[in-house]
Amino acid sequence: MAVIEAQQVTKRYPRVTALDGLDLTVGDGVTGLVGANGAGKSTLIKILLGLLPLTSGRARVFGHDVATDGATIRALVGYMPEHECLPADVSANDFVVHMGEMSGLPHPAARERAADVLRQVGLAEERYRPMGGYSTGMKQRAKLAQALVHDPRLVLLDEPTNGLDPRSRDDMLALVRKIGTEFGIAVLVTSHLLGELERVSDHVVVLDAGRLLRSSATTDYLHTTGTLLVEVLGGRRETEQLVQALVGAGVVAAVAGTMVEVEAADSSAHDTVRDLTVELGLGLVRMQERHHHIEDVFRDEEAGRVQPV
Ligand SMILES: Nc1ncnc2c1ncn2[C@@H]1O[C@H](COP(=O)(O)OP(=O)(O)OP(=O)(O)O)[C@@H](O)[C@H]1O
Repeated sequence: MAVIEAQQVTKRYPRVTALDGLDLTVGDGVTGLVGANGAGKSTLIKILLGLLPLTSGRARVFGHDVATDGATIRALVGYMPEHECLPADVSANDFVVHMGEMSGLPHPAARERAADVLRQVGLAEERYRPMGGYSTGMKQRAKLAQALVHDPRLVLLDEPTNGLDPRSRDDMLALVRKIGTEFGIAVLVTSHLLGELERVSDHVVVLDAGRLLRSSATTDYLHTTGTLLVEVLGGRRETEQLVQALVGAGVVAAVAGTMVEVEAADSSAHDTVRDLTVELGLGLVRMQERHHHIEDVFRDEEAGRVQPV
């Protein structure tokens, strides 16, 4: 059974259509939901939690209909909201225990789970301090802990890296990955930064103005391009020398900055590059396949060069 299934989901606010006929299937593992500000990510999350009514269409989470089974869904799903929502004068411990009890755990079990999840997110030592004094990174961790306290099967994480410095961002992304792999909880994580989701997601969904632009395994975005990038010792003269020799051997090649870009339909291009660098007495520094990054795909699609799925 799919974790999330959405069919023709449309959500209209009085002035704007936030989601427009969205079809989507999300499975286990970590799924990244990417889109610019206003693309409809938070709206989709609130619909999936049964907190916001759909205008039309249908969505199910673990087979439960969001329109009628919101409470059942929320018992199975953890939610980390985007915006600051923590009471300043309450400790992370008291807050997470309270959230556990709100989800139906008896007090002793809620206390035990709170201690576990706060340790898992790296807030073991600071958990008795009021959250008003926390850094942004600590607040994000406290929000994450409350999403995990009731042992959900799926967590919806809305922009968990928002406002974090590079180091805290890396730590948060590592935690997100760990939740999806070691803890075995399905994760839907949003971001407007494509690069960071590429690092932690098994699958990436791209939303653009409420429409599905693309939904693919992360590895599909990172497919090789049939282009080799070659670097040789020296400078411009050596690079041009290699390009000339390659073109002379019938290979399509061009200078690209400090590298040589070589069209490589099959593995024979590798051999030609290797043989020619030896022949010319050039030092081969590296030869690698060029990969697409999600940014490239997104740019291509924006430019209309790739048809949206
Ligand atoms: N309660 C609301 N009433 C009216 N319009 C809304 C409401 N909530 C969101 N919108 C609008 O719907 C569109 C999608 O918003 P949404 O918050 O879902 O996008 P998002 O991708 O999560 O972006 P962000 O990262 O900025 O939150 C935006 O144009 C937004 O202004």
